[in-house]
Amino acid sequence: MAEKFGGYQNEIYLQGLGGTTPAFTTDLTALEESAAKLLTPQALGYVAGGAGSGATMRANREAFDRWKIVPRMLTDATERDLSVTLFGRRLPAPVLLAPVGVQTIVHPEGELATARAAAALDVPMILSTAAAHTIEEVAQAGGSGPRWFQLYWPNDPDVTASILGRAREQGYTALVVTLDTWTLAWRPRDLDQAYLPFLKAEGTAIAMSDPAFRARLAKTPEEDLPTAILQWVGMFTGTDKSWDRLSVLRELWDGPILLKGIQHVDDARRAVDAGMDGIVVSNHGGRQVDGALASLEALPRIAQAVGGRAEVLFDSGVRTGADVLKALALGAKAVLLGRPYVYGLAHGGEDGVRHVVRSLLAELDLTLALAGYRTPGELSPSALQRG
Ligand SMILES: Cc1cc2nc3c(=O)[nH]c(=O)nc-3n(C[C@H](O)[C@H](O)[C@H](O)COP(=O)(O)O)c2cc1C
Ligand SMILES: CCCCC(=O)C(=O)O
Repeated sequence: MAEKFGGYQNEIYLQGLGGTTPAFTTDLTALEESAAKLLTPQALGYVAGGAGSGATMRANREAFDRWKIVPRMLTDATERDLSVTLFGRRLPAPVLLAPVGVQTIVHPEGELATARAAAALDVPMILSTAAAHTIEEVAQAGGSGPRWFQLYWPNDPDVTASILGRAREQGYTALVVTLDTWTLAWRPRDLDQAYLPFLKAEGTAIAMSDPAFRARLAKTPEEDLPTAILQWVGMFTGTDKSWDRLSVLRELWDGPILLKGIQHVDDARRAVDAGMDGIVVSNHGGRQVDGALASLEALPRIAQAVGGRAEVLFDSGVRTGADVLKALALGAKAVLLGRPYVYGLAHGGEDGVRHVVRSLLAELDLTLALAGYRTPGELSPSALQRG
């Protein structure tokens, strides 16, 4: 049965926002501003910041503003069904939670709260390799909810095999391999505060709990954490990876594999040629290449080039239901929500994440209806106009 996401609107009008959800805004574009009052300057700078001048981060939003929805009338969109099927599993809506590392910097329960919120809504959470909780802890918190795993690809095959084995064992179904962060960009907000959460224990929980990684250390993390952290960072940064080596991942992972960080149409084609099951069109929320193309501008060509041969997912700049509609119309099968749910987590832990995701899905549902569509599958570029 199709979930009635728009019902959250009535719930709020009848019960107010103070009921089961923490009382904060339903305007997801205003979340950063209110989260700024809750977070430490370091955590805020890390989450909200981008690479260099912030040009790509701004471009991501400007691109959404350039595309306009052209609503259709009298189409009978009273009954909507937002569900999509990805890799054989029906999702209630075309939205997943993007991999975001070190979530304990915004809320003590971090990824555990996010996992519970995601599971309650049946929305897949993509767990980051740089999480503050282990693969096993997050799986337990998420119960039977859908979960995917994001890999920062270690250059040690045994460690890679061990981490992926743990993820499979714990019921993570799809693997998202992030390619755009093999070294960290110049990030002035973090540099100015000399703050990088990965250089502390937070953000290395998965590595430090990994037997194959621990076997590589001269001293255990309990004896010498700083050295262990540096060894881990050195393991997943660097360029010994190549298109050819994707076959190694294929051998280690028997489920779907998606490459995240694809922006060039030729790379999208290469991903398909390499036998990948999907791609995430993403510029990492403008956190890596300053001056890069808006992710939304990369989407239509890529969707056209690979559509049908691999699943095309999208992220970077999604803030509203209308944004989701636009990305779907331009060829994405589903989108990843990033910073907004992290701000939800900051506001109210599990309830905060739930409120943000429910708000997004309600807004998507109502916007889809008012634009004249019943399902994501009915959308095409003709739903939009540039203006
Ligand atoms: C604080 C923060 C941490 C992130 N950590 C990861 C990560 O560990 N792995 C990853 O693939 N992407 C990571 N990302 C990128 C997101 O998955 C996603 O691509 C990005 O947030 C999309 O941009 P948006 O949040 O502006 O919509 C991170 C993003 C933020 C904001
Ligand atoms: C090595 C960086 C991991 C976290 C991340 O992806 C980000 O801060 O954007």
